[in-house]
Amino acid sequence: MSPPAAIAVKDLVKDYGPVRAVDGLSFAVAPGSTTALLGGNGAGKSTTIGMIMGLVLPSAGTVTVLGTDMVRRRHDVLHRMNFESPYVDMPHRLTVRQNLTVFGMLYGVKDLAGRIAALAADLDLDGLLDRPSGKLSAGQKTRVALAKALINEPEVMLLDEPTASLDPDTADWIRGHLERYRDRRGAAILLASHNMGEVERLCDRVIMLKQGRIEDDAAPAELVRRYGRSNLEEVFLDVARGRREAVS
Ligand SMILES: Nc1ncnc2c1ncn2[C@@H]1O[C@H](COP(=O)(O)OP(=O)(O)OP(=O)(O)O)[C@@H](O)[C@H]1O
Repeated sequence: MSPPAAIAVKDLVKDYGPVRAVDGLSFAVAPGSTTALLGGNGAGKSTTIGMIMGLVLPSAGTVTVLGTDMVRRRHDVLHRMNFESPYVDMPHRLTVRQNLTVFGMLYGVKDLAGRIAALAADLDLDGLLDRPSGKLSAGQKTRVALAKALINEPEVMLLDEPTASLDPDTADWIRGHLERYRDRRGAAILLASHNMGEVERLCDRVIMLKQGRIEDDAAPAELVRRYGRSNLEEVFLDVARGRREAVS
């Protein structure tokens, strides 16, 4: 029997009053794969990720993570997941080490000091561990946020713009790190991004969202071929502007 999908979303709908933010989404993400949710502002990416994390209640449809229903039984599986978003800040006065310790304790991480030391070595945080989290540069904060997202060695990672605010060299290094982590752990990664380079490099599949619906769903190279374009950015513009005359 094949293992259950890491993430499975079926007929998912979210209404905010009269606004239908997510309109009947169905997709599954396999363990060991990286999928991008791509779409313009307001396409429904954050709402979808919120429902997958069990933070936003669906109006209809189902979400399961590692075989567990996220509406009814999310506490059974939250410790096997994690997320990163540049929009979620850590307490500023706590040092990086203190923040990572708090999150590690929340997740019940064993040998937490050893885990923080390993992450610091991997993500080049040694010089930052005893500095207040609020005093870091945007790029340093992104690296710390990634350490937080990896603290419990999650099997499912939800990432919002994982390389936002990073210079190209550091962004490339973080992408490599995420790829190695995914392959070693067999983790499933779902990311929302506006950075097409990031998506092309990191993702084996792209789900293009528009007004809460799936416009297209394929590997980055396949989408580029399908739309007769030279890169994903041009495909994105085609989808956002409603040009759908795909090549085949
Ligand atoms: N809490 C809320 N209350 C009311 N409407 C909301 C709420 N959250 C999102 N929306 C609406 O739902 C739609 C989808 O928003 P969502 O934030 O999911 O899109 P997004 O693709 O993540 O956009 P962005 O790229 O701008 O972050 C938008 O029309 C938005 O205004």
